[in-house]
Amino acid sequence: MLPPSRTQRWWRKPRPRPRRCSSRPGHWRSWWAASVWTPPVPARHGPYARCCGPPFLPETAMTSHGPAPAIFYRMVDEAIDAVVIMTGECIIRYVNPALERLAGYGAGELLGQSLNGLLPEPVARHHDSYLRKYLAGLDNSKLVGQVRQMALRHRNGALLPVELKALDLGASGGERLFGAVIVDRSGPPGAAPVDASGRTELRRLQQFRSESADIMEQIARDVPLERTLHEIARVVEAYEPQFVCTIMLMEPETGRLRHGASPSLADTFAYAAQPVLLDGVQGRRLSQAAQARDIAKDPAWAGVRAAAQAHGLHSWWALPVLADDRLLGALVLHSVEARRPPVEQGELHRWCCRLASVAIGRHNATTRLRSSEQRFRAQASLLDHTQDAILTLDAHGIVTFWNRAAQRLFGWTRAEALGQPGATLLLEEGSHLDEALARVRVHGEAATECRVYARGGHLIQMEARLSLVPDDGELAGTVLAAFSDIGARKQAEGEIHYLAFHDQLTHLPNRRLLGDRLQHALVSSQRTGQWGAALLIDLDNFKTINDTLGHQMGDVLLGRAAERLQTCVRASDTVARIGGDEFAVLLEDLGTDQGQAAATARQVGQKLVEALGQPYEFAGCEHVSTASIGIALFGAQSAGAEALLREADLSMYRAKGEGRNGLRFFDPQMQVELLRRSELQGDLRHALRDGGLALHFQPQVDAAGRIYGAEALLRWRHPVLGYVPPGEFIPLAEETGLMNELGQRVLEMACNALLAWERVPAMRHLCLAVNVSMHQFRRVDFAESVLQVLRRSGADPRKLKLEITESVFADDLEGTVARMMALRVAGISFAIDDFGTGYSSLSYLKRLPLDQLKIDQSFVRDILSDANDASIARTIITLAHTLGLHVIAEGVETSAQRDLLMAHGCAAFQGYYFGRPVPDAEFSRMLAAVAS
Ligand SMILES: Nc1nc2c(ncn2[C@@H]2O[C@H](COP(=O)(O)O[C@H]3[C@@H](O)[C@H](n4cnc5c(=O)[nH]c(N)nc54)O[C@@H]3COP(=O)(O)O)[C@@H](O)[C@H]2O)c(=O)[nH]1
Repeated sequence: MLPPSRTQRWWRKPRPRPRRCSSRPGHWRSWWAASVWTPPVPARHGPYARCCGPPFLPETAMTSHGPAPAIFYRMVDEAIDAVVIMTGECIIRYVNPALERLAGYGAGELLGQSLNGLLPEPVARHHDSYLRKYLAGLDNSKLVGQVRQMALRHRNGALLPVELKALDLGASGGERLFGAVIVDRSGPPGAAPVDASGRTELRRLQQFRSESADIMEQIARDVPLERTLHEIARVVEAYEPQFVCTIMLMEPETGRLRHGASPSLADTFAYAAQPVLLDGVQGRRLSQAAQARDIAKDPAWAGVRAAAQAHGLHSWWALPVLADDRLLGALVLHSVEARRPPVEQGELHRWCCRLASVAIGRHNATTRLRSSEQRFRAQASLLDHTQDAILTLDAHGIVTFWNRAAQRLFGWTRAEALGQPGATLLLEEGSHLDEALARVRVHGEAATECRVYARGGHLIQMEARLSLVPDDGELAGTVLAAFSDIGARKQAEGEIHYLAFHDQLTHLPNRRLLGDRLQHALVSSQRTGQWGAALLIDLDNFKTINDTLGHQMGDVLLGRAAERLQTCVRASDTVARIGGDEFAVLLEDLGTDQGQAAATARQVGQKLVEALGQPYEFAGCEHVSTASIGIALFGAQSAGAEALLREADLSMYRAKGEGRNGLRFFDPQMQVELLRRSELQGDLRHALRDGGLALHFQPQVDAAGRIYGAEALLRWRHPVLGYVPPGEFIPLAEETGLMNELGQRVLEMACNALLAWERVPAMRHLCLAVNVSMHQFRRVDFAESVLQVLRRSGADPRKLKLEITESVFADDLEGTVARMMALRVAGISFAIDDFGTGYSSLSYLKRLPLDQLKIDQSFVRDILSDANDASIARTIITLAHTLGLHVIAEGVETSAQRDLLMAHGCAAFQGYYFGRPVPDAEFSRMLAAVAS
């Protein structure tokens, strides 16, 4: 700055008179010339370069307002606070005497100079850029109309805390002008920056207290942390104008300091300097300031020295902001000069550190609270999406959380549930949940299945999983409970259990459940000495009803039989369906006396026989189906459940063998029989393997008595027992799954016989009928297996006739037709065996590729004496003719039978009258004899 000249000094005296000044030659403007001298400035400063005095009061204003300009002029000149007017480029156009006093410069030294010369470097730079932005219309928040706390550089280098309010004075004389009123905040108006007098100190103290109180209020109001820190830094700067204050914040996640606030310093510097500052304050106490007197020389600052110097900083001094020895941040003072730390203000700095600590601490706590609230809300919203009802109960059992699923399942809304005792809301049947709640408080976890009453009063089947929240301050004693609605699962489990243990048709317990109950009954009997009984019931002629009327009607009969059985026993007794037409009844607690128990069992058995023997009425007719019952008693010494059922089974077969429609108790002799059957099964296997089976051939003759064919009948000569009738071993083979193998063996032997007969002239015309059991025929590979046997043997398929019974197509007509067609195409013919005893439906017969009906021998036996049988035989013969089928009568034992059948139109016969079944050699001799 230039030293004031004499003229300048003149101008510095207040002379409130208007002067005419020329802004440029030839152009006059009227100005109120102020007592301010404007030194010559370069032409770039425009038309006001030589202008003097306050330009804000034009001449016209004086005309319209009379003496006002002079008053204002005087007021400004006499004002306590400093006033400066400058251009948009910060060039000072006017300063009042107060500003001269404040800055320590004369007006002459200031006019035409940049105001920035009076500001600390970083502030000056920002001030410049704010002004530029403002002029460009980009920003008006930081400059104009705001009271700003800042520092003013005194001539002696000291930075004085001031308050500055800038005003946009608008355009005047073609130039945009700004004014600023600057209030000295360093002490009493006009006082020196540092005044050691008690009064000044008192005033500063009062001022500081008031500002601290304001800051505390800000903290309490949760004003954003940055604003509070800014305010603290501003206060520090106000009291330490020679320093620029920065407050740094500790980032717990990264362990780094970040910029918090710096009213007079760009935040970029704080970022650059953070490692050095952190090194400085880390591990220090509040009473231990870190410092660098001269950044230029301090090696620690080597990395950021350039940045510090660019910001005009030469020394720094920092205090840690602590909370319980935890570093929350740092309060840093930078000086534009290399200087000693500001020891005089130690108490103020520490106080500001404490304020910062409170502000940061509160902010952190609030942030933590918010984020935990957010987390809780997020978790709660997640929990709202679960299907499980989730709730928490505090240490007193009061509901403190209740998710949406709880609302849905239990029916109580969240608002209704919260604050209520959980036990009141979750009223349960039984005390499982109560017990689980007691357990969880001891063991930390518990789970139970329980039935809880929902709001509507209905019970919900729940699985509850409880866990005690780990001791976590507020949540100590809280129980987290998750309830899953297991009603559907329980129902499914129940259904599966029901299906597994019950018969679908009659809904009675099945064989598995009967086994279970029998097992329990045996154990209980051992314990109590009470006798019990197992009754096995088989419906005698059910198969006939089933075959005749079809399965649907068969099912109806089974259902009715089941109902009748249940009405005959106590509710505590078990009635089970254990097979097609087999039922069982388990009687328990029949007393400790065996004789008495047997009498009761017989009584019940008799009742069952009578009940089941009553006619059934359905499908518009009466049907009779008697029952055979086997009874096995059990007591403390009895064998296991399986053995007991075998005994009852055996007795039942004995009852059947004894004429059916009755009951039979098990006796040990039956056991011998059982053993025999089991041994026989094993022997049959051996016979099949070792070639112990042979075919016998029974002739089939035409009306003229000529043998045109034969039926192959299987024979088994047991090495010990001798001849075993097929009526005994064939059912045995069916029971043990041997029938298919047996049937294949018969087919092989039959084809071999046919092939052998081919070579004998008297026999080559013969066809051979082979019996096929239902089990054998129903196999999917049956047709292929027959064709294979034929191919292997080389026999003529046209000579082979398969005899099937009506039962094979009762179940699966389509499959039967397909199988028969496949074989028919190969030349094989079919006869229906035992015709008239099964399910004879005309519509079925029409669809089957049949050749022959075989009248069952039961109709032939009494054909001469029983008009009914004669009529049936006649009808079958007529039916065969109608359908274009051959017909053969079996069991013909007399010529009279033959004659009558022949009279009705039957032209083929089989029976003892023509010849018994004989071995192959004998059959050949028979043929040779007839031929000769
Ligand atoms: N699946 C197979 N079943 C077979 C086979 N071999 C026989 N059987 C079936 O066993 C049942 C009993 O047969 P069987 O004891 O051989 O009795 C047959 C004849 O001996 C007997 N018959 C023949 N004529 C008369 C007679 O005039 N009077 C009289 N009381 N009985 C006579 O009839 C049986 C033939 O019956 P069918 O087969 O219905 O023509 C029997 O059901 C056989 O089918 C076999 O290899 N496979």
